[in-house]
Amino acid sequence: MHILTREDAQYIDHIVPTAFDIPLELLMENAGRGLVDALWGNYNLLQLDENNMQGRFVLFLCGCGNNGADGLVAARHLMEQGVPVRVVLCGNPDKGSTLFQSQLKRCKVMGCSVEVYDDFNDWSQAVVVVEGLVGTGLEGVLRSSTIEILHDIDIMRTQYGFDVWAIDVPAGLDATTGQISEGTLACDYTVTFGAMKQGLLLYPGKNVGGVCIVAPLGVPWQQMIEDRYKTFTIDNELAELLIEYRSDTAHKGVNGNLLIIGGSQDMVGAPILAGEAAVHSGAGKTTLAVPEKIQKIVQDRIIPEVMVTSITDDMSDLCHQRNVVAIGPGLGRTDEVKTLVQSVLTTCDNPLVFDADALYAMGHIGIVNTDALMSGDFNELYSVSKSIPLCVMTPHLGEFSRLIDMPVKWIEHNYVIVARAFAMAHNVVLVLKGIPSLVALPDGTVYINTIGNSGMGTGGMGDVLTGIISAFISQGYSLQDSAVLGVYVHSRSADLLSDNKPWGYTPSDVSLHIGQVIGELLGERK
Ligand SMILES: NC(=O)C1=CN([C@@H]2O[C@H](COP(=O)(O)OP(=O)(O)OC[C@H]3O[C@@H](n4cnc5c(N)ncnc54)[C@H](OP(=O)(O)O)[C@@H]3O)[C@@H](O)[C@H]2O)[C@@H](O)CC1
Ligand SMILES: [K+]
Repeated sequence: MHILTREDAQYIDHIVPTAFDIPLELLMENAGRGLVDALWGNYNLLQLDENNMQGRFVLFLCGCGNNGADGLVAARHLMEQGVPVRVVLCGNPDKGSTLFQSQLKRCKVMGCSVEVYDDFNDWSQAVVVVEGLVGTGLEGVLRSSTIEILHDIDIMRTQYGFDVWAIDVPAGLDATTGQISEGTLACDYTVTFGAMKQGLLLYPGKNVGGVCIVAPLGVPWQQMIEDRYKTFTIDNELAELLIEYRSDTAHKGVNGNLLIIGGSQDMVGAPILAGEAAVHSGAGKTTLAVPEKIQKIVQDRIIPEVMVTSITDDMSDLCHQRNVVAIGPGLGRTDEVKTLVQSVLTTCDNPLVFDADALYAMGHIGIVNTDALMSGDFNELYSVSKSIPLCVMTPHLGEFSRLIDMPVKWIEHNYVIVARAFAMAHNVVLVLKGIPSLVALPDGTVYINTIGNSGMGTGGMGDVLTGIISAFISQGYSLQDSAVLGVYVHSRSADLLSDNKPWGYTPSDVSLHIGQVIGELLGERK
C-alpha cells in the first residue's frame, strides 16, 4: 500500500488541478464524503433524526484552512442526510483559505449551525467530535490557543464519553516524520485522504492516530507522484505478491548454499539462531563458520541440518563456494573481527548480508549534513566516507547510529529520510531495525513495516531475521525482495505467537513458525 508524506499530499494538491483538470474543490468534496461514510460505518447516526435527536449532534471543530474546510463539507453532507450537526469555528474565518471561505458560505446558506469557539460550551450532547483544526498544513509546533482547544476536548471526552475523530491527521502530528507537537490529542479514529500518511505509521504519531481509515480522493494521484520518492507499507498484500511458488522439482542444489559467519566465545547462540532460521526459511544448504574454539559447542547445540566449520585467516574459498554470505551475528568487537570483515568486504563477490558486529567493525561510513536537512536539500543530506559493495545491511538503531555517527534520537526524528539517503548514497539495501522496521532501497524507495509486536524486543530476534533474509537470497530472491519478505515473515511469525503469548516467546519459536507464514502467503498456490 502506498504511503504519502505531507509534501506528497501538498504536491497532489498542487498538481491535480492542472494535470487532470480537476479542481481541488472536487478532491475536497470526495474527502468530506469519505469522512461521512466512515462516520456512518461506526455510528447509527439515524438515531439522531428529528424525532429522536434529543438535542444530540455531531460536532465539527474547524480551523480555517482546508482541513477545516473538509469538516464543513462533511457537515453539509450529514445535514442532507438528516443528521444534526454543529460547526464550531476555531480561528479567524476572515483569514481562512479560499476554499474554507466558500465551504463556509455554503454551510451558512444551507442553514447549518455555525458558532465560534469562544461562545461554545455545549459538549454534553455531542455524539462524536470531529477535529479539523489543522492537518498537513501544520507550521512548526501547535500554537497555545490550539493546544487549549485540544485540552478542552480531552477533558470533555473524559466527562461525556464521546469519540474524537481527526480529519486527515490529528492536529499537531507531522504527517511526514510522525513527530508530535505538545498538546497533540490521541484520537480514536483518523480519516486520512488518498493514502495512509507516513506520520501515522511512525512513532510517536502511531500512538495518536487511533484507528486509521483511508478515504479515496477520486483521482489516480499515483500517476502524479511517479517521479517522487516512493514509500510503501510492508504488509500481507505485498508479501503475497513477492513470494514465489517453489517448483515441484526443486532440490537442495537449487535452493541455495548459504554461509553464515558469526559467533564468539561469549556469543555462541547468535550464529545458531541465524543458521536455524535459515534452514526453517528454506535454504538448500546452510553452513556456519564460527571461531575454532567454539566449533564443538556449536556443533553439539545446533540442529543437525546445519553444517559447522571454523573461521580461518583466508575465508575466500569458503565464501566463493556459496551463493550468499551473511556475516556478523555474535562475532564480537575485537580487532580480529575488523580484519575478518575487511577481508570479506574486499574478497567476497557473492551477495552479502552484514549484521550486528560486522556493522560495528565498519565504524563510521558516512557523514550527515544536518544543515542540508534544515534547508530541505535532500541530495546534500548524506555523503559516503567509506564505500560498501552492494549488499543488505541490517543495523538496529544503535548500530546505525555508529555507522552514520549521529545520535539515536536524531535518527528517530529523521527516520525515513536518513534511511533513504543512506541506501541511495551507499547503493545498498538497508534494513533498519527500529520500531517500526523499514527497508530502504538504492533507488530511494522505502518500505515501512506495519506488523510485528513488542514481544519481539528480545535478544536473538535480529539473528533470526538475518537468517531469514539470507535464506531468501540463497533461494534466488533479489536482495530487496529478500529484505522486504524477510521483515514480513519475521514479524508475522512473531504475531502468530503473540496471539497466545504477548511476550516471552523466543527467537527460536519465531523460527519454528516461519513455515506456517510461508504457507499462509502461498495459500492456494501450495
Ligand atoms: N491532497 C490532499 O491530500 C488533500 C487535502 N485536503 C485537506 O487539506 C488539508 C491541508 O490543508 P491546508 O494546506 O490548507 O492546511 P491545514 O492543514 O488546514 O492547516 C492550515 C490551518 O492550520 C493553521 N495552523 C497552521 N500551523 C498551525 C500551528 N502551528 N498551530 C495552530 N494552527 C496552525 C492555520 O492557521 P493560520 O496560520 O492560517 O492562522 C490554518 O488555519 C489536509 O490536511 C486535508 O485535510 C483535502 O481537502 C483534499 C485533498
Ligand atoms: K486534523
